[in-house]
Amino acid sequence: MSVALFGAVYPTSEVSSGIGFPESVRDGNWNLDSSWSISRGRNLIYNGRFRKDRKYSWNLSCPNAGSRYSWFGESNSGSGRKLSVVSSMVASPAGEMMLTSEQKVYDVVLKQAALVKRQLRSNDNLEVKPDIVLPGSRSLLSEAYDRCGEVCAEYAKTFYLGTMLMTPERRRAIWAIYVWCRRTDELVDGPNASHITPDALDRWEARLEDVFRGRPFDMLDAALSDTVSKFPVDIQPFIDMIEGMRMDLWKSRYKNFDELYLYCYYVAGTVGLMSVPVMGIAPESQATTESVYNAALALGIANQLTNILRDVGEDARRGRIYLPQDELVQAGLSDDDIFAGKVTDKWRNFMKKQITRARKFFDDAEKGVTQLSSASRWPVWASLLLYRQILDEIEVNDYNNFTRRAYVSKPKKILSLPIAYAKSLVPPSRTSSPFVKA
Ligand SMILES: CC(C)=CCC/C(C)=C/CC/C(C)=C/CC/C(C)=C/[C@@H]1[C@@H](COP(=O)(O)OP(=O)(O)O)[C@]1(C)CC/C=C(\C)CC/C=C(\C)CCC=C(C)C
Repeated sequence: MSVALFGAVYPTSEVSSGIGFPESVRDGNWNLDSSWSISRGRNLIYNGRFRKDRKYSWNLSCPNAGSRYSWFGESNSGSGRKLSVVSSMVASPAGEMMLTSEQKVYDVVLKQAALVKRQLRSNDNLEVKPDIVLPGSRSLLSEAYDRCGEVCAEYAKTFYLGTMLMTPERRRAIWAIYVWCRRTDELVDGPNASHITPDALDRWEARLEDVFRGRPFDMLDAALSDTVSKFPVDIQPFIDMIEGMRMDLWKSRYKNFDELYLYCYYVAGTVGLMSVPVMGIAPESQATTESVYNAALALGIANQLTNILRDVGEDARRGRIYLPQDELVQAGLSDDDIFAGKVTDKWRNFMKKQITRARKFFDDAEKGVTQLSSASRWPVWASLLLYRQILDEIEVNDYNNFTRRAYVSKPKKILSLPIAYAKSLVPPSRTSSPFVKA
C-alpha cells in the first residue's frame, strides 16, 4: 500500500530532508536524535535507531457486538437464494464458539468511545490543553508540526488542502497522525521493506509507547507526542496498525472475510479511530459516540477494501491475494485464476459481490460524517466520495483490475470537492433515527 489520500499529486522533485535534528539536539524530555527525510520517490527514509519493548494483546471481551459489517453472502448457484448475515459468533473446527473479528474490533470501538465521551461533547467541543512553552521549545514544536504539514502536502495534496478548513489545532494534530501512519506504512511498503523484520516492528512499537509517554524520538514523533497530550487519542489503534504491518510480513492469504476484516481494521479502520478524537463530534449531534466511531471504522474498512479491489493485479504480482479464499472457491475461482489475470464471467460475478460489500461499508460511514464537527466534515466527505468512485471505475473497466488500475479522473475529482462541501454543510439531524440516542 502506498498512501495518496484524496488523489495526491505525486511530486517529481525532491523535498530536501532537513526533517531530522542533529544528534546533540535535546529539548526538555524530547530526544531528537534520529533523522527522517522525504527523498525522491516519495519515501520517508528512517535513519534512526530502534529499541525493543513489550507487546500488547487483544482484549476479547465483547459479548454484544452487532453484525452490521458482516458479509451478506449469496450462493453462487444463481438460484437467487436470500442474503444471509454471518453470525457474529462462529464455531471453531473443534466446535467451540469463538469471537469474530467484528466483535473484537467492536470492543476496541467501545473502549475508544468511552475514553472520549466527555471531552468530545463539552461545550468548547475540545478542551485543547495550552502549549507548555519552555524556552526555545515553541519554535521547535511549531517546526515539527510544519514539517508534518509539509509531508502531508507532499503525499496527499488535496487532503492537505481539506485540513486547511479545520481549526489550526486540529489541522496540526491530523497532520501529525497522518505522518505517523505514513511512516508506519512505509516500514512494510517502502523501499526498505525487504529489510523490515518483526523485531523492527517491535522496536517501532516501543518507540510509539515512548511517544505516548511524552518521550519522542525525533521531531515528527514530537508533534505526535504533543497531539496525544492535547487530544483524547488512545494508543490502541496505533498499536493495532503496527499489528497489521506485522501481519503483512507473514500473511499473504485470507481464509475468509473475517480474517480480511481484521486486516482491514488493523491497517485502515484504525485511522478512523485515531482521527475522530481530533476531528470532534458536532456539539449538536444526537448520535451516540459509539455510532460515530463505528462509522469512522467503516470508512477505514471501505477505503481498504476499495484499495484491495483496485490493486488485485498489482498485489498478485507480489504473490499476495487479499481476497477471501472461501468466497473465491464459492465463485469457482482459484489463486491460479488470479495469477492468470483473465477477466471471466466468474470473475465479474465475484467482483460484483466484493464491490457491493465495499459500498455497504461506505453507506455505513456516510451516516457518521454528518455527525462530525462542522469544520471536519468537508475533508472526510471529500475523501469518502473520491475513494468510493474508484469502485465505479472498476466497473467502468469491466472488472479488469488485473492489468488496469482504476482511477478517478481529475475533472471528476474536482467536481467531487464542491459536492463534498455541499454535503458538509448539512448539520446533524435532530430527528430520531437508529443512529441517534434514544
Ligand atoms: C480526513 C481524513 C481522510 C483523515 C485521515 C487522515 C489520516 C490520519 C490518514 C492516514 C492514512 C495512512 C497513511 C494510513 C496508513 C495505512 C494505509 C496505507 C491505509 C490505506 C489508505 C490509502 O492507501 P493507498 O495509499 O494505498 O491508496 P492510494 O494508492 O494512494 O490510493 C487506506 C486505504 C486507508 C486510509 C483510511 C482512512 C483515510 C480512514 C478515514 C476515516 C476517517 C478520517 C474517519 C472519519 C469519520 C467518520 C465518522 C466517517
